[in-house]
Amino acid sequence: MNVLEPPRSAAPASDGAFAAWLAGRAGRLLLRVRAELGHHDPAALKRAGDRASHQLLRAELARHRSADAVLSEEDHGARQDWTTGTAGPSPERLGADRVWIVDPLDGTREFSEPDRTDWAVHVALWQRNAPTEHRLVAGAIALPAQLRTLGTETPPPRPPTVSGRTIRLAASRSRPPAFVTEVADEVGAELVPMGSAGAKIAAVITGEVDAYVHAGGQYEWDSAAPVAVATATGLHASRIDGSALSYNEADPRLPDLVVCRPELAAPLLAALRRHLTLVPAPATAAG
Ligand SMILES: Nc1ncnc2c1ncn2[C@@H]1O[C@H](COP(=O)(O)O)[C@@H](OP(=O)(O)O)[C@H]1O
Ligand SMILES: [Mg+2]
Repeated sequence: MNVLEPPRSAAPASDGAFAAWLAGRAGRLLLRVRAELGHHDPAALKRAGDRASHQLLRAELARHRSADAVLSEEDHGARQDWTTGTAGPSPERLGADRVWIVDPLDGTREFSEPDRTDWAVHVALWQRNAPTEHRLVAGAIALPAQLRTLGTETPPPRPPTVSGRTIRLAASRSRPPAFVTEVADEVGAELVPMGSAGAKIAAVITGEVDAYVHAGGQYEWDSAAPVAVATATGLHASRIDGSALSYNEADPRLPDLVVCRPELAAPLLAALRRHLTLVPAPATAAG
């Protein structure tokens, strides 16, 4: 053994490698929780998985990145909208320069169902001075039941351009957007129902599907890490109206997004615009 090598469990120094290391560790813990508890009580399994992964992520972030703030789905009050100023003191993350945005278990429903592999652990780093609009500078998606982790440290190559075959469009298997069938028809795509935002975006990154569309509700932790990896791979990621995804906002809701191969962005966004429910503009005062 090379004595200069760090022990296998040592946390990596670079943020990208650390994100992958951390997501992988939480993923292995989730596999153990699933194996130990089994699937006879899905609600208990979901609770145990969420809690175990959250505690591991929080503890390791406190140990190895103690100066940084954290936003985790499982934090008390994480869903709180702080824009109104009526909710008490605003969270530390809003003034921080570096914020880890984590989803300890994305695709909780699928985690609790036997034999499903579409669930994930998300670890992303948001940095105030980052040059991109989303400001995500590192991230990893662990897919423990698929035995793989995708990360920004070594982003996978972009899969070959779609040609001569039907486009595959992933959408939530349990909460697909109302308009997704029409949009798929319009761009000539076949719908692929799947759980977990991370698993769906990972499938776009690896080329198993060509696009993922979601609308109707989600939070920053559902997409931060997958979007970090997708954009590091050269894929398109935006809101469904084409505007930029923005993270570490006072209101953590980020209800819709599209992630796709770059050549599909224009036709998909055009079809999405046609199907967006238009909110009537407020009436202007007469005179
Ligand atoms: N309408 C909605 N409102 C809030 N969260 C939603 C949502 N639709 C999907 N999500 C969240 O997005 C993630 C992926 O969903 P889906 O599997 O349906 O594609 C899930 O995260 P969690 O499993 O972390 O809760 C799910 O809770
Ligand atoms: Mg989630």
